Amino acid sequence: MTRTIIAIAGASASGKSLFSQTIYNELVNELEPGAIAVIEEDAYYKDQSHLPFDHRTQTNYDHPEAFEHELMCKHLTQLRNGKAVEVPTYDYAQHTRSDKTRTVMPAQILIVEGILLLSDKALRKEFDIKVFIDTPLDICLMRRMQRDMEQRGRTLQSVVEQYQATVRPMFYQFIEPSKHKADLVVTRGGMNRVAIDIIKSKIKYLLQE
Ligand SMILES: Nc1ncnc2c1ncn2[C@@H]1O[C@H](COP(=O)(O)OP(=O)(O)O)[C@@H](O)[C@H]1O
Ligand SMILES: O=c1ccn([C@@H]2O[C@H](COP(=O)(O)O)[C@@H](O)[C@H]2O)c(=O)[nH]1
Repeated sequence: MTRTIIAIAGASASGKSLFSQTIYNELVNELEPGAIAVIEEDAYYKDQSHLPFDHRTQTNYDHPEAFEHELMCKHLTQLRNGKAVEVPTYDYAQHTRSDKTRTVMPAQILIVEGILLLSDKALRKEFDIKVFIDTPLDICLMRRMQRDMEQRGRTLQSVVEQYQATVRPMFYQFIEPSKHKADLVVTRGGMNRVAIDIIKSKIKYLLQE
């Protein structure tokens, strides 16, 4: 059986999750059970439970070193080879992994979304289709402020300080240059109906092959 792994990369709050989830939600009931699955790169942030909370707030979460990409690569290889994996789960409010894992079965179509997927050479090799969500950074910042305060237990001050210290500089160092590794660059992210339909059509075509 041929399996296809699709990477959806882009800045934080660019719309990667919305784009991925829209494709997943619109296809999941049309396809055979278990044909499609989604994995988030954020699940592979390193475990920091050994560090005091104050230290965890100082981590640069936008640098490749913050992730356990080796484990992610290993899981993607296992899924491609038809094996189920236990994906970690991440608690943004506590800045560390939670105790639980999530079992992901080897789907024929696997969508992977995250900020640094295309900047890592080893990870890039795992992807058959590479998409970059290209949203202006000021729009990402506005969305991130709202989302992080509502859903990730953050204050306005902490979002702004982190944005200046790491999020913005790491975007220009790692994420923006990785755009050129993409097969498709998508504007308007999760609201780009044409781009969503193109990926959906490609998925349906691959499943018919
Ligand atoms: N095109 C869009 N227009 C308006 N809001 C959007 C759009 N794309 C995403 N959002 C909203 O912005 C926030 C961040 O989007 P999300 O998909 O979680 O970003 P990412 O996964 O890239 O961090 C969410 O609240 C989401 O609903
Ligand atoms: O403990 C953490 C872990 C991550 N972050 C921030 O999350 C984004 C990546 O997630 P998106 O869903 O793509 O926005 C990254 O920019 C990190 O800065 C965090 O703040 N705290």
